[in-house]
Amino acid sequence: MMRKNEPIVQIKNLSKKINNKTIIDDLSFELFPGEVYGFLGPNGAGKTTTIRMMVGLMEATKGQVFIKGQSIQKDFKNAIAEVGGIVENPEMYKFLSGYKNLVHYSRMVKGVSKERIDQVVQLVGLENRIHEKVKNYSLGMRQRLGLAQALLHSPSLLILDEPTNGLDPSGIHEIRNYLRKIAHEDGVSVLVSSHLLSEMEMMCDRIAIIQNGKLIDVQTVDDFVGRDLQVKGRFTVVPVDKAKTILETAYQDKKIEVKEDIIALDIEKEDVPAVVSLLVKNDIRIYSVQANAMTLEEKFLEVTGGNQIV
Ligand SMILES: Nc1ncnc2c1ncn2[C@@H]1O[C@H](COP(=O)(O)OP(=O)(O)OP(=O)(O)O)[C@@H](O)[C@H]1O
Repeated sequence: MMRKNEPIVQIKNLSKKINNKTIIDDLSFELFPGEVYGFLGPNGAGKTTTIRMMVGLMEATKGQVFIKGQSIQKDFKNAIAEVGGIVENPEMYKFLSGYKNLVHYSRMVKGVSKERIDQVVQLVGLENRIHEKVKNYSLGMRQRLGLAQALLHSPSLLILDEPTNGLDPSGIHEIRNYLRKIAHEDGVSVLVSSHLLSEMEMMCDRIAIIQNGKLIDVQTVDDFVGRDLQVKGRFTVVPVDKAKTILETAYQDKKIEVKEDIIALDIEKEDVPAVVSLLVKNDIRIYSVQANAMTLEEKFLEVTGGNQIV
């Protein structure tokens, strides 16, 4: 049995140079069983390149990738046996049913039973449609079939590059739920890449931010957002100029923004009542108060210096 705190994936000082240009710069990170790990970064940051090196589709210039302790470079066969992935679009036979596609694929993989096929079909919620031809599937259903295929050999690690690309909101919602279920109930580690912040926030347990080939931050989503602590306080006030002066004096280290009659500042949630009473004491009329947790997007902009978000 694998101990809970033993990593499934260990990336050690991974680098990639192409034509003397450093594309991936000394990346190190770990993935643990049962977590959904998000690889977040703007277009061109190096997410796909890293994933391609992780699954042996591209050679690393330096560094190592271990899957369950086995090196992708030195012990490829054993290491890759632990990986399921949809890195490039999965090949499906459109004129066969979803089920026949899985049966066909299972013949190429060692030790996949009929029961396992039924199990993965159920896991991705395709049991009612699995005997229909793939050509009649929606994009979301095809994605789920791809997921079923990737899960057939019971991998310890599932890698999905931009898994929700092209899906509508309900498709995104479904995939997100399946991935969380696979990770949290079956203990699979899931690595997903995306440039969509809001999506990562809902899907992942931990997020690594990559920019220009470098890992600039890794945090749990809760810590990242500081869900319970940091809020964006928005106060609709009259007169707004006077309120601004008062708050600027009281909160000199905070960024204070004004838009029409709304004044906004990033503060601790616990400070909101103090701001309200300070304004009231100074005869400022307050028409509304909002204190929303900072979104990952706001946080991400803060961390990356606010550029290059798609
Ligand atoms: N074979 C290659 N030759 C030269 N440059 C490459 C090659 N592959 C990738 N790059 C460059 O490496 C950088 C990282 O690309 P990569 O596709 O890994 O980024 P990404 O984070 O996956 O972006 P996206 O969200 O657009 O998929 C880019 O600047 C890209 O142009």
